[in-house]
Amino acid sequence: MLIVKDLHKSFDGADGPVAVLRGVDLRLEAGQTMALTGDSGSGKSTLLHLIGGLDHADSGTITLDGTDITALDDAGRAALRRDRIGVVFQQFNLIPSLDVAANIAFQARLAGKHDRDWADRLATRLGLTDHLKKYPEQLSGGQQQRVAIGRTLAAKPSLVLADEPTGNLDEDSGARVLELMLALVEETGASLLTVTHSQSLAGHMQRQLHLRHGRIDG
Ligand SMILES: Nc1ncnc2c1ncn2[C@@H]1O[C@H](COP(=O)(O)OP(=O)(O)OP(=O)(O)O)[C@@H](O)[C@H]1O
Repeated sequence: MLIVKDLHKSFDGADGPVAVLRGVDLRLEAGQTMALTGDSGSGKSTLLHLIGGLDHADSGTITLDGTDITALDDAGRAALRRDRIGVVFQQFNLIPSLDVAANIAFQARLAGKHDRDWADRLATRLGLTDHLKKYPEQLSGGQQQRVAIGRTLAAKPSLVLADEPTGNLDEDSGARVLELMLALVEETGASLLTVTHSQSLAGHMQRQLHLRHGRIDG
């Protein structure tokens, strides 16, 4: 379970600090899916980065399955990202020098959790079995994002964070990627928090939260 309490984050602006998050509270149960929407610049990606341990909060707490992420040092946050959190970005962020099979196995290998059967099953479910020896540049955008989802889920994270996961894809391809991601997240029992501008994507999540003026607004 993910619990965020009274989270604050400011950035230095030209005229002094700019408060982006001003007391964010949220709770995501194990296995739940949630969309985070909000205007451009409202702080959605900032919140996702803090939850993913990619940046420090100014104050407040973020607890994932009992571990307070805000209390961890850099090494602790890196270990948490490796072992328990999976991130899917808009730009698929695959490793260009590795083929599809190695990209899928990458994070699981780092986490010491590589499971050949699970990786094979994921590749089948994601329609990638004919592409395992290809390199990212030889794939379409939708295929690349399916590899990125495979890489994330191969490591069996308890929390998947997605930042506009279908933002670079056309409607059909985006819908297929979303459907597969939701099915596989459900199968693994992970929680999913997705940042999106798309109402249609948000509508597929069990819960929807809106970020406004630095706080959660419904
Ligand atoms: N590293 C940084 N340094 C300074 N300001 C930052 C930094 N990261 C984000 N900001 C500022 O914080 C605010 C929120 O940015 P963020 O990217 O979280 O918004 P967002 O809701 O994800 O926007 P979008 O929907 O356009 O992606 C913006 O005003 C942005 O300029």
